[in-house]
Amino acid sequence: MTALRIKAHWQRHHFNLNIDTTLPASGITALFGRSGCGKSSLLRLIAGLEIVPDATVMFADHPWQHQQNFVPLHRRRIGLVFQQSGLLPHLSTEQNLLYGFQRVPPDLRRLMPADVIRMLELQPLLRQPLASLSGGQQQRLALGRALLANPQLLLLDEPFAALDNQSKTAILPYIRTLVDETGIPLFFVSHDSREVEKLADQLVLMDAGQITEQSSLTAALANPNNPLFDGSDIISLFFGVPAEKDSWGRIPVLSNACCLWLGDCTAPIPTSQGQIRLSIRAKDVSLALSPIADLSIQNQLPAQIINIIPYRQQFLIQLQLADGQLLQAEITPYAVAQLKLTIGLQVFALVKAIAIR
Ligand SMILES: Nc1ncnc2c1ncn2[C@@H]1O[C@H](COP(=O)(O)OP(=O)(O)OP(=O)(O)O)[C@@H](O)[C@H]1O
Repeated sequence: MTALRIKAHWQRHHFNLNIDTTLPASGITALFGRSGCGKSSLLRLIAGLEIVPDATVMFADHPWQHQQNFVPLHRRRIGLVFQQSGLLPHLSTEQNLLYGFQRVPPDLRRLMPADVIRMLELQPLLRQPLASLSGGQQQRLALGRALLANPQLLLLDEPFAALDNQSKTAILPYIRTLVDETGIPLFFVSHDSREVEKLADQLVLMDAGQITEQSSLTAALANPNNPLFDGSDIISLFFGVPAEKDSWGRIPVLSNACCLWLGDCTAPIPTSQGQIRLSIRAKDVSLALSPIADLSIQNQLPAQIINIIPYRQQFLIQLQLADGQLLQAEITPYAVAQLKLTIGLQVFALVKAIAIR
């Protein structure tokens, strides 16, 4: 697997960046942490926008920075999108989009302008002067420009911060598809845990200039104290392949022995192999000791309790579904005592179809 090796000890005024790590460069990796913890500095170091003395940055077997060797940004083949679009005001909208593409030798072009224009719905923008585009529209254009420059790595620094919810919802699935189809690894900085949950495969947590944790997103979500959950609900992700709607409009999402019924499936984020990821709040999962007839809740999934964690005033019950995936239920102490819940017990997890996002 391609890896990104980074070693840097850098003091800048009152800020210390201390990184010595190897990150898997595949799929989508989120850099997450408090404001000022160094996410952008790390991204800029990877890009070569910050010249940090004595740092090492290796992408696959390319030494981008090592000892006296320093490869400048334009030779690293990195697609960059920052909070500010960085578009060139003296060029037209279309010229901006094609800026990097025209410099890529034809045999190295992996994405064509028509693909990117369709993916990001840029066609209506191309007829407008650059100055008339909104901040969100400029970001979409900047993303298209980065993709067309044939990058081997995409680095996005809070790329969706300027987008309204509707535009964000429209773009996220395309980013997922694009990464899966092209295999270009993507790192993005985000403050938005929802965005991370929807998009990331791996999570890198930063605090005070250091990486405090790096793991798969699934592993990170199994820790209720993960900073991703600060101020928001505990969730689990369920990965499965959607099948045909039934005559009631319900959509089954299948994963080996498990089937989860959705009441609605408005904007699923596709993942590789036609999978979608579903988000289920722990608060929306109830437990029963046996299947219940005459119940409006349509999902009754057999599961085994693998962990019981005190969480705030409640308990977080971690369950293993028949296909091995983790599902979490937030339950009152009263219910835990009433049902005599213990690790190893077989239960049924009840999930309302309309509570699944
Ligand atoms: N040009 C600069 N000169 C001096 N210090 C800087 C400069 N840019 C950033 N810093 C400091 O470096 C630290 C890390 O900044 P950085 O932008 O990497 O954090 P961040 O986690 O990306 O923050 P945010 O989420 O708010 O964008 C901060 O304490 C910041 O004040």
